[in-house]
Amino acid sequence: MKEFILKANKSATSGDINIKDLPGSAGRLDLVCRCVNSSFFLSHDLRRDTVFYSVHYGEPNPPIALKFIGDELKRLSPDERSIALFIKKALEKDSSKLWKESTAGIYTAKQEFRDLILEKKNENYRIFYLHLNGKPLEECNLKLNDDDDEDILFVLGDHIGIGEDDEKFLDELGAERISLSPVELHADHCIILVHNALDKLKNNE
Ligand SMILES: C[S@@+](CC[C@H](N)C(=O)[O-])C[C@H]1O[C@@H](n2cnc3c(N)ncnc32)[C@H](O)[C@@H]1O
Repeated sequence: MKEFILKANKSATSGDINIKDLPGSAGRLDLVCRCVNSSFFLSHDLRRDTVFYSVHYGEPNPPIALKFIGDELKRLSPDERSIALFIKKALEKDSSKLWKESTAGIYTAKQEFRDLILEKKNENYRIFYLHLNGKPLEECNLKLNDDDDEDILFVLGDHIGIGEDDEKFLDELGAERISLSPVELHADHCIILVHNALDKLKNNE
């Protein structure tokens, strides 16, 4: 399984969202929507082998985690507005520690960024932190055989990043830092580059 987790420092944590103001009052929800697009959308298809999480720390009820499961998504289209409407619906649900499905393949829970990462570590996922200064993904000896893919989690930040404390947490957990470019990129573009690198590695197996 290929999974991404985004720390969305300012993104809204209730369904009381103005869809016409995703970057402002919704706390950069435009960025979350673009990451959903990059995680899943191919030309006329979806990446069914991908899971995307965003953990929101904006007002009024942080944290709220969203989970999108590629294999279960239905009726989602690639434009930001459509994705934002699905997110709004998910955020309207009462949240508890347990994942609750809002619409097909989209779940919410009251979960912390670090706890989700710890859960993946305990499930033996290999954890990568996307960072300007890291080693290239191509040098990480990934196992990408069709019948036995390695479980991988990619952690990334929004426009603010993940912050020093969470970086330290990832270092202590043994997360590997990988760089995708010598220049700083948008989070959604990083997801596209990761998919592209993995697609190429897989085709060269
Ligand atoms: C717009 S950048 C964040 C910039 C923010 N000022 C910071 O200091 O982290 C969004 C996220 O994309 C990822 N990222 C950006 N450029 C990258 C690169 N060249 N290689 C790998 N990941 C990158 C990082 O995870 C980063 O947190």
